This record gives sequence, structure tokens and C-alpha cells, in this order.
Amino acid sequence: MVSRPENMRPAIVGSMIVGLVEGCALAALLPTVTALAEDGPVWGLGLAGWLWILGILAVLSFGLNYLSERTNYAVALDFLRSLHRLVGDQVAKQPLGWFARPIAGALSRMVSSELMSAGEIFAHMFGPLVSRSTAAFVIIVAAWFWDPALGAILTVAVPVFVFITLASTALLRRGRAIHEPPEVTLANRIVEYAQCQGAIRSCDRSDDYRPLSQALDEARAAKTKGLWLESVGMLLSGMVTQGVVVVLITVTGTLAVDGALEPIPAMAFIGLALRFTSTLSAITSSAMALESRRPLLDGLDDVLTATPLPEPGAPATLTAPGAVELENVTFTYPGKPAPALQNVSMTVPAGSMVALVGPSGGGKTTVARVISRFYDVDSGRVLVGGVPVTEQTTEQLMGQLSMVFQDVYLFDDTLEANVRVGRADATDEEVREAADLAGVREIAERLPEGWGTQVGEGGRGLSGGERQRVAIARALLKKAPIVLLDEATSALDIENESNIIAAVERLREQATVIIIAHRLATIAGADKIVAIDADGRVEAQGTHEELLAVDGTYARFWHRLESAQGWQLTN
Ligand SMILES: Nc1ncnc2c1ncn2[C@@H]1O[C@H](COP(=O)(O)OP(=O)(O)OP(=O)(O)O)[C@@H](O)[C@H]1O
Repeated sequence: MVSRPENMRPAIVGSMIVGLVEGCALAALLPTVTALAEDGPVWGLGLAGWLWILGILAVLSFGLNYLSERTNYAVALDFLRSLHRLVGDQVAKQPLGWFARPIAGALSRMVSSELMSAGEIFAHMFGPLVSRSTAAFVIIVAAWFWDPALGAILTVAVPVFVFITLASTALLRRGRAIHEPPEVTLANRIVEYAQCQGAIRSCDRSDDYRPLSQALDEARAAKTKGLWLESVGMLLSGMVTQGVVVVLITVTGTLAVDGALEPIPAMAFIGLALRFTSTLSAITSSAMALESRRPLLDGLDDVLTATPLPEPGAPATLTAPGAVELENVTFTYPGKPAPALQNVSMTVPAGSMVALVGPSGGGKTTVARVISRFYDVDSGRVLVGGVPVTEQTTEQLMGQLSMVFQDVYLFDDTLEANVRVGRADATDEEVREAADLAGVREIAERLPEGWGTQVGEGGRGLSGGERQRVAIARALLKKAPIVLLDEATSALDIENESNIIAAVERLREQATVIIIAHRLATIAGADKIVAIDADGRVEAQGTHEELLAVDGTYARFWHRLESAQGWQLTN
């Protein structure tokens, strides 16, 4: 986890030395108090000598603490840097489909705030745990040395503490396991409630949105139950500290009364015992604080152990640049019972335009996803550029593809920078040319700061159709040999539509185009149409005329589309 493990050793040794010095300073209380009470030397040193030793130990402890804190911070920063890099590397190796999982949603929170908390383990928890444990050990050894009876008392206190600490951390963990899952559900419901306000208000359900109120009730009930367990855990650890103090004082007092201990050493020992128990309770606090980071570390573990996309070390030699082929592909989404694609075979020659058509939910988008290797298929092969996608590096595959889907994401940057994402080294003329073709110039002319206008996070400042135009401009600029395009059905006004048609025509000239088509003109103009049925099977493929002549499902689909779009036009 740390890039420089050699830093760990000085950090641990440093914390142990701090503990050793603090333990010695506490143990030195015994002879100091005895020297004070008996007004004579103890082990050849008078009170002044012992006070000097205490003073030196205090200064030493201060200096060592400072050095140890610095070392611990260096380890914590190194740990954070290494974790950021590890998470980044791991995320980069995941198939694109991985980001659809709930874990991906938690990723940004993890990388920003939660990793900082993980860093605190080394900055504030691990070092103190080591130094306090060492200090406790030194006190016990000193007590044995001073008086075996006192050493025995302190030694017995340790397993009691350990047992109670384990029990209370177990209770804390159990409590959290009860209330955290419903809290996560509640957070998701709140986000859903905020995001779907339009739909909720139009159904007049703002006051009574059952999923949210149910999640609230469940979270409240779970929190109450979980808090009970957590409170018992906290109480237990607090009570045991007090209990051990009382037992230590009682036993020491009894030994003094019985004459087994001199009164003065007994008094000094009670002072030492008080410090000892506070050291033990500090250890408990550190252990509990570490325990509180466990879910975070588990979450990190999920990310760090996710299976990366297997890929070769070097790019393959493409045998058919620009071509795409699916050979008998069957694919099931993770966790889904039925396959989304079944025995799909299709060939897309380089430079051609293939339209994917079919009912909603049939699997058209899934075809585009398996071509882009969002997921690896269950069986069959997907070839891009003549080579199976599994035999290409991610960089090589992505270099051949431009994807223009409906959910276009724009970066929180200027309009121009968002087009330039297509190819960072493009000249200004190339950027403007691609933008003109895709109709982005009209958008720039309308915006207050033209090309320099910030489009907002995700492209909030632009409409859906405008965002898609920017994505098409990116694809034009990238000049990738293969373009996967989901033709938007919604948010297209006449201006948008004519721009997109013109841009698609240009894309056809420079690339192979696989288009999820919804418009009659696009479908009829394609070199080949692949009709996918509701079960994710290829129902028919061929040219528009060939498929119409068969008079099968495609012909019925076409006539339905024709009448639907005709109805739109006449109205
Ligand atoms: N990320 C996903 N996880 C699980 N199942 C999915 C996922 N995406 C799509 N599906 C399922 O796979 C099937 C095919 O979906 P797909 O989006 O490919 O259809 P489509 O033909 O593109 O539909 P549309 O035209 O409505 O966009 C559907 O049953 C859908 O519910």
C-alpha cells in the first residue's frame, strides 16, 4: 500500500521509542514519589536527581514525539499517494461496463474524502497505538521490577482490557452493519427524489413518495437498533476503564493495609496505575478509531480487488482496419437471468454504414457496447479491425472508435475545449471545421462568450441535441476509422436534425459508421440494415429493398415507423 515500505520501519520504531520514553517517564514517578516521601535517596539518587531525570525524559519525549509525528505524516502522505495511484490504475483497467455498477458511484466520494480518512490511520492512529502499547508494556515491566505484586496486578488488567475492547468493537461493528445499509438506500432515494422531481410532481406525488418515506422509516428503525448496540459498546469500554481503576486502587489499598506494601510506594503506585489505565483507554480509543475505518477499507478492497480487463501487453496487427464483425455473439448483463444478445452475427465492411434497428430493449445499444468492449461476451467473438477485441490493448481499441451515444458527457470547460477533446493536437482550423460541420458554430454564436463559453458540469448549459452535436464534432475531429452513433430520437429540432444529417454524411465519407437508427432516411440510406428482435437475436439483415421485399418483421416495423413519423409531420 505504501510505495516506500522502508519508511514504515522508522515510523514503527520511532513510535516504539516514543512509547519507551513515555513509559520510563511514568515509571520514574515511583522512585520520585518515594524519594519525596522518604526524604532520602532511592537507588542512590535523591529527589533532585529524580526530578532531573523526569525533566530530561519530558524534553526527550517532546522532541521524539515531534520527529515521530513527522515520520508518521510522511508515511500517511505516501500511503495516500500510493492509494490514489493504485485506485487510478485499477479503475483504468476496468471494462467500461464496470462503471455502471453501484461501486462506481461511490468512487468519487472514496477518492476525494474517504481516502483522506484512510490516511489518518497512519497520521493519527497507527503511531499512537504503537507508542501507547509500548508505554503500557514499559510500565508493566517497571511495576514488576518495583514490586512483583504490583506487576501482577497490572498484568491481569491487560487481558481484561483486551477482551472488553474486542467486545466493544464487535458491538460497534454489529451496530453499524444494522444501520448503514438502510442509510445508503435512504441516500439513494433522496437523490432519486431530487432528480425525478419533474416526474414526481407531474404524478402529484411530491407529498407522498412512498419509496422515500419507506426508506426513511427503515433507516430510522435501523438507526435506533444500531445505536443501542453502539452505545452498549461505548459504555462497556468507558465502564471498564473506571472499573479497572477502582479494582487497582482497592487491591493496592488492601495490600498496603495488610502490610504487604509500604504506604508510600502504594500511593505512588496508585498514581502510576491511574496513568496506566488512561494509557490503556487511549489504546482502546485508537483501536476503536481504527475499527471505524474498516468499512472504508472494505470499500477500497472492493475496488482494488475488482477483476481488471485482461488485455495483451502490446497492440495487435490489424488485418482489416475499419471493419467490424460479430461472430455468433451471446452476451448476458451481469446479474441478469436472460441474455441481451443471442447468437448475433453481423459483418460491417470498412467504409460502410450499417443501421441497427429493432424494438426498444432489443439490444441495439448492447451491440455497440460489446463492440467498444464495455463487457466481454459470454460466447462468440467481436472483431474490430479484423482482430478480436480481447487481443487488443484498450488504447488500440479506443483509438479505432468514436462513440456518440445519447447520454453525451461534456467536460466542465469551454465549448471549444470540449470539441478539441476529440484530438488534442488538432489545429484551430481543424477544430472549427469539425465544429462547423456538426453545427456547433450556431451554438457558439448564440452563447454569450462564444467558443469560450463554459458549458457547465456534464454540459448542463446545453440542450440534449446541442450536446450531441458537440459529440459529433469530436468524432469528426478524431477521424477514428469506426464511428458508433446512437441517433437521438428526442430533443431534435429541425436545425439540430439537419446538422446531424449533414455530419453523419461527412462521417460516412471518413469512417465506417454503425448507427442505431430511428429516422426513416437514415435507415433507408444505410448500406446494410441489421434488424434485431425483442429477444436480442438478429432477425434479418440486408439492404432496405431486400428486407422490405421479404415482407417480414422489418417490413412491418418500417411501415409502423413510416406511419408514426408521417403522423408527426402532418400534425
Ligand atoms: N447496464 C445494463 N444492465 C443490465 N441490463 C441492461 C443494461 N443495459 C441494458 N440492459 C438490458 O438489456 C436489454 C437490451 O437493452 P439495450 O439498451 O441494448 O436495448 P436497445 O435496443 O438499445 O433499446 P432502446 O432502443 O430502448 O435504447 C434490455 O432488456 C435491457 O433491459
